[in-house]
Amino acid sequence: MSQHNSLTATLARFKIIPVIQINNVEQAPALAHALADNGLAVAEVTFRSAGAAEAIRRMKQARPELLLGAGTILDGGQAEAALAAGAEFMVAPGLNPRTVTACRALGVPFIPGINSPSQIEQALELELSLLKFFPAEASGGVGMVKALLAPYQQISLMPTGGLTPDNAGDYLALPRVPCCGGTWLTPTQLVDDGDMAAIGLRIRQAVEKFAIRP
Ligand SMILES: O=C(O)C(=O)C[C@H](O)[C@H](O)COP(=O)(O)O
Repeated sequence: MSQHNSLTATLARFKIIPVIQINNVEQAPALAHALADNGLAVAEVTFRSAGAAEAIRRMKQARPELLLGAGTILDGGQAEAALAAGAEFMVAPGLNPRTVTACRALGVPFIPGINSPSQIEQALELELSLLKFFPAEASGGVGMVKALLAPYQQISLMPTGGLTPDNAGDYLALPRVPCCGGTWLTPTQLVDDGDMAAIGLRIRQAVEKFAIRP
């Protein structure tokens, strides 16, 4: 689990992982600058859009210091494309053992989504220790995270889904919640509009509120 341990420590420094859907790859460099210039040099770029791999490539080219993950990774082919583009970790909404195997073969850390004790035990069986708790708010929120962490001392959870500036702090206050994810810093509409001023403001507010000093 050592690959997971070092990724967990790295993500813990950022606390908030912006989840971004990039529909127009032309926006990618400006988005990279908005993240890095405003103090949050990390993102999960979701494979919900066709240009996701190209967007990762362009973001990394614009700001090599960015730590980029790829989200909504549903199979090994997507993981391979994301890795080739420069993604350093993979995230999925659920736990697909075939994707776990594919990512392991590629040597890239994978954070699968879970929202139940049985899924956590499947993840433990596959020697995964950093898991995405998704969809966080709809699955029971902070109370559910506490309940799930209690019997499973080996795991850390990254809550994602329904998080806001108002509830993210409640999750981050829990032990073994190194970070959380969400689209609120980079909503798709603002990304599509290329409104980097609004995105930059949201990022600065989060950096300030959650005292992010990576
Ligand atoms: O695409 C994936 O891999 C996902 O698992 C879904 C996203 O992480 C959530 O859709 C973010 O949720 P919101 O912050 O509530 O918008």
